[in-house]
Amino acid sequence: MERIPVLNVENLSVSFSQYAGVLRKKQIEAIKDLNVTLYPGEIVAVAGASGSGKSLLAHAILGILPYNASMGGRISYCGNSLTSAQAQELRGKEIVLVPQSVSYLDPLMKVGPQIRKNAKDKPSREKTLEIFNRYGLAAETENLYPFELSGGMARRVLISTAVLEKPKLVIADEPTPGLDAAAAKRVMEHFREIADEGAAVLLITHDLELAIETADRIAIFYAGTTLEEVQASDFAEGLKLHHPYTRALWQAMPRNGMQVPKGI
Ligand SMILES: Nc1ncnc2c1ncn2[C@@H]1O[C@H](COP(=O)(O)OP(=O)(O)OP(=O)(O)O)[C@@H](O)[C@H]1O
Ligand code: NI
Repeated sequence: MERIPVLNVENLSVSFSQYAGVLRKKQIEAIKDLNVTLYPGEIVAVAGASGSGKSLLAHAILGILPYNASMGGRISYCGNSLTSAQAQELRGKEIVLVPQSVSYLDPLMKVGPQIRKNAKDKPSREKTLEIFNRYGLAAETENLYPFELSGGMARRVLISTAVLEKPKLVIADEPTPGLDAAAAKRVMEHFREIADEGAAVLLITHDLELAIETADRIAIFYAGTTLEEVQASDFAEGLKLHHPYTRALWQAMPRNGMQVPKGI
């Protein structure tokens, strides 16, 4: 039997029209010919420099690109093509986003109702407490407004919001800044559990160590496209890295002496 990917992104391109001068518009291609596939049970990390198009990929999948963006290529979800309307319909249910910025929390809504999407039933409340417990948040966090949270707490609330229900596809855009190593590890373990239950996780991160420890495969982004994709274990050992940029990333990791080659 052929395995059907949870997510298949083929030849994705995203470009922006911007004014160059007063009357002339020009197109800037932020993502071009990008491919990535996620099978059930897999965690795929996307690593790459700032501005390489990682968040745009997440937003393209979720159908929430900025108004001045146009998109080409194909995105399919569980074997069917995914339109932005469908993505928005599934968002928060089957497809969840852990956004990069904590500013995605609703500032006017207390944490508890926000996590439960206003559900008031007992099982939802119990689930909230369970997830708080898992992420080391006190039960009283329920009654706080986002402005009353520390950065690390807000980050944990964002993650809790995304994974409270059983999603099929988790897109986590830099989920760990502000978390200490133990908390980050707990989040990664949770992602692994979610994947073990059959979901797919797209983990966007700057942190290559974290990607190696957590992911099955690592896709390296550069200037809006995938330079190469390697098994996490091959990356850890510096094996099968073809592209000079990928090799440079590997060498720059603390475990490999942090040598940054000239010209990178
Ligand atoms: N609304 C927009 N209009 C024009 N260009 C944009 C817009 N949004 C993003 N871009 C450009 O697209 C490119 C990719 O941005 P993106 O946010 O995906 O990067 P990223 O890899 O997530 O970076 P970071 O690691 O800093 O989060 C950047 O060069 C950015 O300037
Ligand atoms: Ni980003």
